[in-house]
Amino acid sequence: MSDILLTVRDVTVRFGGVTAVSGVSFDVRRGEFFAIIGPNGAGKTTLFNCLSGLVKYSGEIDFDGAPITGRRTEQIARRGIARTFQNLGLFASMTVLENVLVGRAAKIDSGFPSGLLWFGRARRADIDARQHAYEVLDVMGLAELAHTPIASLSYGTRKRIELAKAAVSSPQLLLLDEPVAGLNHRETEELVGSVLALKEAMGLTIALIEHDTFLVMDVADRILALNFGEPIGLGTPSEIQSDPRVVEAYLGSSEGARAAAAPAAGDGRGPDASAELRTGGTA
Ligand SMILES: Nc1ncnc2c1ncn2[C@@H]1O[C@H](COP(=O)(O)OP(=O)(O)OP(=O)(O)O)[C@@H](O)[C@H]1O
Repeated sequence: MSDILLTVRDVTVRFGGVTAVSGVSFDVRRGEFFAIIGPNGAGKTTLFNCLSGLVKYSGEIDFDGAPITGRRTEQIARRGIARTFQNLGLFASMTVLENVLVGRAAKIDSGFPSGLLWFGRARRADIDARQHAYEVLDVMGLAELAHTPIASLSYGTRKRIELAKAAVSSPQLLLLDEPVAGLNHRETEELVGSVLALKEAMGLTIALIEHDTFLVMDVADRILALNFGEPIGLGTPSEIQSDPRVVEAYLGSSEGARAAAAPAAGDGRGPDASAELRTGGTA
C-alpha cells in the first residue's frame, strides 16, 4: 500500500474570467495532518470542492490509488472522503445521535431491495451504526449528550457534533473547512482536541482549511499556501513561516518578506512578519 493517500496534479478551476485555482499540485500522505492556508479568495474552498466532486476542474486527482476525477460527490464519499462545511448542516430538532447517524447513512448501502430482502442484515447494520456513533461520540467526550436535542446545545458543541457526523462514516480522509470559525478560545481548544483524538483513534488523515494561522502552525505536519489560486509555498510549519513569498502574501508587501527572512525578531530592522504569521495574522 502506497504511503500517499491523495495526489492532486495540476488542478485548475475557472469561473468565467476568474481563475480560482491555478495549476495546483500536492500529495497528502496517509496519517498526515495537512493544512491549506491563504488570504481571502485564495482558492482554498474551491480546491476542497474539487476534492469533494462539487466543481469541475482540469487536472487529475487520485485517491487511495485510483482516480476520482469526474466522480460524483456520493461516489467520492463512499470511497472514503468526508467533509465538514463552514455552515453547520445539523437538524436542530433531532438529537445528537440522530444527527450523527445521518453521517453514517452516506456510507451504508441501504437501498430498498437490500433492505427488503436482507431485513436481518439491514437491522444488524443499523445496530452497528448506532454502536459506532456512540464510539465516535465517546472518543470526543460527548457520549452523554447522545440523546440531547441539537437545539439546546451551544454553537461550539454543535461544531463538534458536525465533526462527529463527518467522522462516523469512517473516512480515510477528513476535510475540515474552517472548523473553528466563530469559536472562542476554549471552544477552539475543545474542537482541536476532538480532531486530534479522532485522528489518533481512527487513524484518520486530515486536510484542513483554516484562517487561524497560529492553530495551523501548531497542528499541521505540512502546509500548502495559496494566493490568487496559485501555490506559493509547501512545507513544514517552520518552512512556511519563514517563506518570503508566504509572508509577503499575508502582509502584502516585500518589506514583510524581508522582515520574515531576518535572523531574529526585535533586531531593529523592521517588523517581525514571521511572528505575525505565527500568532495568527489575518489569513
Ligand atoms: N461559484 C463561483 N462563481 C464565481 N466565482 C467564484 C465561485 N466560487 C468562488 N469564486 C471565486 O473564486 C476565487 C476563490 O474563491 P474561494 O472561495 O475558493 O477562496 P477561499 O480561499 O476559500 O476564500 P475565503 O477564505 O474567503 O473562504 C474568488 O475570487 C471567488 O470570488
